[in-house]
Amino acid sequence: MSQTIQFPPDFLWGSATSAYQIEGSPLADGAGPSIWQRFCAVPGNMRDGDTGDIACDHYKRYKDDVALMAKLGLKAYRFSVSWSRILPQGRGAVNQAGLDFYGKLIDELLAHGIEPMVTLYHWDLPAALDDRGGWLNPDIADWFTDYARILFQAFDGRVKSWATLNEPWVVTDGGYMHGTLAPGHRNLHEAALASHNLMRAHGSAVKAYREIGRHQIGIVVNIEPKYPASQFQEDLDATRRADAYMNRQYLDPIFLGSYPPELKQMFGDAWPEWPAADFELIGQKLDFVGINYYTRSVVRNEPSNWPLKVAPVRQPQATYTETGWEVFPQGLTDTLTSFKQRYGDTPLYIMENGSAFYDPPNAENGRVHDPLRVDCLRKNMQALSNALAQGVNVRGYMVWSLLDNLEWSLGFSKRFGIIHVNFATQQRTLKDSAYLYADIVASNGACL
Ligand SMILES: OC[C@H]1NNC[C@@H](O)[C@@H]1O
Repeated sequence: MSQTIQFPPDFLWGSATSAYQIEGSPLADGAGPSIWQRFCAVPGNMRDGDTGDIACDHYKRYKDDVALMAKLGLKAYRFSVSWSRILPQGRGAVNQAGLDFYGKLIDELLAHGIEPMVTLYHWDLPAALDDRGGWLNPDIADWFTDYARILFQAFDGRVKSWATLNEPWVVTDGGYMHGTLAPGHRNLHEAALASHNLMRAHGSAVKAYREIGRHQIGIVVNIEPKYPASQFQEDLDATRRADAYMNRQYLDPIFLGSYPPELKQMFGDAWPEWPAADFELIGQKLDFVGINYYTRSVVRNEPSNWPLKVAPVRQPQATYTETGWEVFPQGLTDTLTSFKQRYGDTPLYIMENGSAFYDPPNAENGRVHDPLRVDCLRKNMQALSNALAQGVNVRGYMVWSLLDNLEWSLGFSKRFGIIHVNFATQQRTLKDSAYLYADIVASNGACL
C-alpha cells in the first residue's frame, strides 16, 4: 500500500554525472590519458566502438548544462573530477588548466545557487599510474591522497561535500575480476588486491581531509539487495555470498572493522590476511555514505559459476530496463532500512538512482516522451519516502543522470538521462521525466 509521500524540508534534490561519461575533450589543455582512453582504443571493448572523445561535449558546454540544471530548479549537482586533468601523470606536476576547468564549473554552479558535490574518483585512473600497477600498487593510497589534497586545498572553500570513490565494487568486479571495464583484467588475486587498495586509498584521503577540510566527506557505494530464490539452504548460502561480495565487502570494513568472512571462503588463497593497520585507516569516521540504487537480484546457488557460485533468477512478471535490471523499488526501501539496521544512523544520500529505457530518437512538440522512466521515478520516490517514514536518515537524492551519456563499455546505447542528448548534434531536449523531476524538486515531492 502506498503511504503518503513526504520529504524533510531541507531535502537536497539534484542530479549526478561523471567526468569520462559526459565531458569529452579528454586530452584538452594538458590533460593526460586515463585508463578509459586506452580501454576504448582496444577494438571490441566498446559497444559500436563508442568512446569518451566527445561524449556530451560538457567540457565545452558546461555553462549551457548548468543553465539546464537551473531551469529544472536543481539544488545540487554531483560530478566527478578527472584525475588526469589535474595530474596528467597521476602524480607530480599539477596541470593548472585542469584545476581551472573545475573551478569555473564550480563557480558556475554556485552562481546558479546549485551546490557542487564532488566525487574524487569515478573510474578514470590516469594511464601513467596504471603503468605503475594502478590499484594493484599499494603506493596508490599515497598517490590518491596527494591528488585529493590538491583538490581539497583548491576547492574546499566552495565545495561542501566530497566523496572519495564511486562504487569500488564496480571498479574491482568490472576492472579486475571480469575484465569488462578498464583496465580489463580478469584475475581473482588482482581483484582482491585492487579492492583492498581502493579502500586503503579511501581511508587515507578521508584522514587527509580531516587535516585541511572544513565540511563533509564520504564514500559512494552501489548497493544491490539480494533475495534468495528459495528457502533451501544452498540458496540462502548463495544469497549471503552474493551480499557479502557486492555490498558488505565495502561497508563492513568502514563501519565494523573487518571484511565479511564469506570473502575468504570465496577467494581462498587469493584473499590474504590484511594488516590490522589497514583497517584502522579504512575505518575513518565518515560524515555520510552515498548509496547508488538501481535494482535487486534474486539469487540461487550455481556451483559452476566462478568464483561466487551464484546465479541470478529472472522474475517473469517484472519490468526490466535496457540494462537488464529488474524494476524493484521495494529494494530501495530495503537497502536503506538494512543500512540503518546494520551500520546505524550515518547520514545517507541517494547519489544515483535511475533507469535506462529506449527513448524515441526525436522530440515531439519540444520534449522526448519517456513513460517508463517517469513511472520508475514515481515508484522510487514512493520507496524513498517509505524509508524516510521508517526513520532512515536520508538527506538527499541525485537522479542518474542529468544527461544521456557514455554508459561505459555499453557506449551510448543505454540512455539514463532525464535530458535527451542527440550525440550527432549535441542538442539537449528535456524528457517528460525532466519535467516531472522539476515538479518534484519544486514541490519537495508534494506533487506526487
Ligand atoms: O550504470 C549506470 C550508472 N551506475 N553507476 C555508475 C555510473 O557511472 C553508471 O553510468
